[in-house]
Amino acid sequence: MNPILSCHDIIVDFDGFKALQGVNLDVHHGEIRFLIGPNGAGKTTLLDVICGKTKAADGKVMFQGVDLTKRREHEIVRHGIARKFQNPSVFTELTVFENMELSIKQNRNLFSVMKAKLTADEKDEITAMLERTDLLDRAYDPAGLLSHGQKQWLEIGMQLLQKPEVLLLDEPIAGMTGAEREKTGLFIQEIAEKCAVLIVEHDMDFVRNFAEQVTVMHEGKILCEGSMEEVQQNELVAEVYLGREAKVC
Ligand SMILES: Nc1ncnc2c1ncn2[C@@H]1O[C@H](COP(=O)(O)OP(=O)(O)OP(=O)(O)O)[C@@H](O)[C@H]1O
Repeated sequence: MNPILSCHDIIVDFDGFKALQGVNLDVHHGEIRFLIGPNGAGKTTLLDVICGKTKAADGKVMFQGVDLTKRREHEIVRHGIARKFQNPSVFTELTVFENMELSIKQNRNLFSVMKAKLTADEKDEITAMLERTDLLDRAYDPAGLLSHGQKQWLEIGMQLLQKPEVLLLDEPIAGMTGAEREKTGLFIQEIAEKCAVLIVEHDMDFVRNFAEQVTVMHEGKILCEGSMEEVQQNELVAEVYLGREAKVC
């Protein structure tokens, strides 16, 4: 099966410091792919390049025949790549429903955003998303009153309303309770039925429970790829994690 997203020889240069040094990564439709590695390995920088936040000095990110490195952030979103950053950035004064409404209206042009009301189909879509994110009973509460985990689910729901083909998540379970982590993992599995999910994560229990494929990064390069069991047995991986805060075992 051809990959839906392919990074080819990505180099990122921050004033002479090469944060990415020729990264190659393929992500397939319906895949849950975890990116792990010690602090500073380049994981977030790779997500930043894919979504257009950071420009690569060299290399290509190919998605459905389009080189995303030539596109701006908002164009990349329109092509079908959604990015959820680490901290929730919902509009806390607006209700949960209104947050979702804003997200669904981003699919329209500016004139219709200002003029039009939600269509019946759009209302149904929001209601379905409120159910998927388990926020139906909070629909008319200000988003600021939600728990941290619920804010994260709201924001993921808002991204999904854009109907992405690839969802990028940066440490989605940071700050969540154990129950919220489990629920998030199950939600990600459900999302992956229709959309590839690429996740930067440090929590090895979570990776072990929900990873299909794991890519290990170190010092701006891909160190190895495989199932969690395979990467755990890799000596190089054990070496780069040795003596560091996060252990892959
Ligand atoms: N805008 C920037 N300017 C200069 N250096 C940067 C910039 N952004 C990131 N870096 C550096 O690039 C390297 C990779 O950073 P990145 O955040 O991608 O790592 P990471 O693997 O996501 O780490 P962590 O797990 O700690 O979040 C780090 O050494 C970081 O200090």
